Amino acid sequence: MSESTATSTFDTLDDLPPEQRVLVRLDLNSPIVDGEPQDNRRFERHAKTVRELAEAGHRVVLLAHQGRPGRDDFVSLSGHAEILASHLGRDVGFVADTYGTTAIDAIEGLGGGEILLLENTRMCDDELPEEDPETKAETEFVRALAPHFDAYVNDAYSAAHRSHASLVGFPLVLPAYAGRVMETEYEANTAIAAKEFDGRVTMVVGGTKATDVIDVMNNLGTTVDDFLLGGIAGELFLRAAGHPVGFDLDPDADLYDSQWEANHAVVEAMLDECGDQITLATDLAYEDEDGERAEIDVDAIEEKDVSFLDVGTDTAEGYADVVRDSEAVFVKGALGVFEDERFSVGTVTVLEAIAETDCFSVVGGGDTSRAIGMYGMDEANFGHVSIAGGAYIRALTGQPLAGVEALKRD
Ligand SMILES: Nc1ncnc2c1ncn2[C@@H]1O[C@H](COP(=O)(O)OP(=O)(O)O)[C@@H](O)[C@H]1O
Ligand SMILES: O=C(OP(=O)(O)O)[C@H](O)COP(=O)(O)O
Repeated sequence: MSESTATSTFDTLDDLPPEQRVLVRLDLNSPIVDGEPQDNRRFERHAKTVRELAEAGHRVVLLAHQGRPGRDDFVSLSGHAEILASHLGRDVGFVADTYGTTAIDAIEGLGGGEILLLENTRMCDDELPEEDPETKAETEFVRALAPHFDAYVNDAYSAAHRSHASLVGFPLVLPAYAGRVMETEYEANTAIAAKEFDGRVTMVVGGTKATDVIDVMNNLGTTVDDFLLGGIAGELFLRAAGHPVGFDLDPDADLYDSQWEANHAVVEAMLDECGDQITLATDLAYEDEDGERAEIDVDAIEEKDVSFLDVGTDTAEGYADVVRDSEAVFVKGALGVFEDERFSVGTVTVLEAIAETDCFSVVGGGDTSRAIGMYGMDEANFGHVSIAGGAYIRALTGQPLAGVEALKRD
C-alpha cells in the first residue's frame, strides 16, 4: 500500500518553533440565516488547531472568508468570532479590518496565547481573482500583512481548491505549516487517489449535484469496484438505462432536466463501458396520497407521476450488504431526502452499515455528513467525516488543490 502522508508532504504544527506570531487561514464559511452564521462542524474542527496554537503561547491571528460578494451570505465575520470563542472556551478578538491600520494595530497589540480574527478576506479586492501564487504573493494584502508574522498556517483544506491570496500568497513569503484540519483532511481525502486497497472499494453516490458526481465517477472507474447510485444521479442513470424517470415533474424545478442534458452522453457511455461496476436502485420511495412513504419496484414504473425521494428498502439493504463486504467506502451525496425522516432509509441504512464495519471510510459533502448527527450515529465510527465539498470532490479524482500545492514542502 503506497501512501502520501501529511507529515511527509508538509511541515506541520509539530515543526513550528516556539513563541511565533502566527497567521492562520481557517475555513469558517457557513450557512447564513437572517444574516447570522450558523454553527457547524467547521468551527469545532478548526478550534482544535487554534486551541493548540494558543495553548502553546503563540500569538494567533486568524484569516477566513464568508460567502461571495453580491450574495446574501457575504457578511462580516464578527458572528464567527463569537461561535469560535464558544468552541474554544477562550476569547477571540475581532477587528472589522483585514490589513489596514486597525488590523495592524490589533495584531501588534496581541500577547502570547491571545487570538484575533480579522475581517472576511473576500472584502479585500486582492483576495478573489483566481491567479497564480506568485501574483497573489505580490498583492498589497499579502505584502502588508506578512511582515507582522513569523509563520503562516493553512488549516483551510475545504477552501484549498481556490487560488486566492490568503491561501496561496502567504506560503510563498512566510514559513508555511499545515494545521491539524489540513493534515487530517489531506490524508483522508487523498487516500482514494494515493492508496491501493486489496479488497473491494465502493463509492456511494447520490445528492443533488449530479454533474459533480458523474464527473467523479467518470474519473474513478479504475479505482472503484462498485458505484452504488441514488439521489438525482441515480435517477439519471435509471433514465439512461431505459426507465421512464429522471426528469423534472415541475417545469420550474431544475434538478433533473439540465443535468440530463449536460451528462446523458457520459452516463450512457458509462453504462455501456462499465455497467457492471454501477448498481442502480431496484426500488424507489415516494410520498403517497396519505403523506406516507410508499415504495415501487423500478421495473413496475410505467410513467413518472410522483417525485422519488429515496431509494427503496430492498435497494438500501442490498447496498448495505455491498458496504459490509468492502475494504473501503467513500460517500458523496445522500441517497434520499434524509432531512425528512420518511425518506432517510437509504442514507441511514448505508451509513449505519459503514459505521458497523471496520472498513476505511470517508463521508464527504457538507449536507450529507449532517445525516450522521441527525440520526444518532457516532462520528467516531467513520474513518473520516470531511468538512469539505468541492475540495473533497477534486481530491477524489486526484486533481491538485492550489492551496495544498502552495503549502507543500519544497
Ligand atoms: N431524490 C432526491 N430528490 C431531492 N433531493 C435529494 C434526493 N436525494 C438526495 N437529495 C438531497 O441531496 C442533498 C445532499 O446532496 P448534495 O447537496 O449534492 O451533497 P453535499 O453533501 O456534497 O452537500 C441532501 O440534502 C438531500 O436532501
Ligand atoms: O464552503 C466551501 O466550499 P464547499 O461548499 O464546496 O465545501 C469553501 O469555503 C469554498 O467556498 P467557495 O465555494 O465560495 O469558494
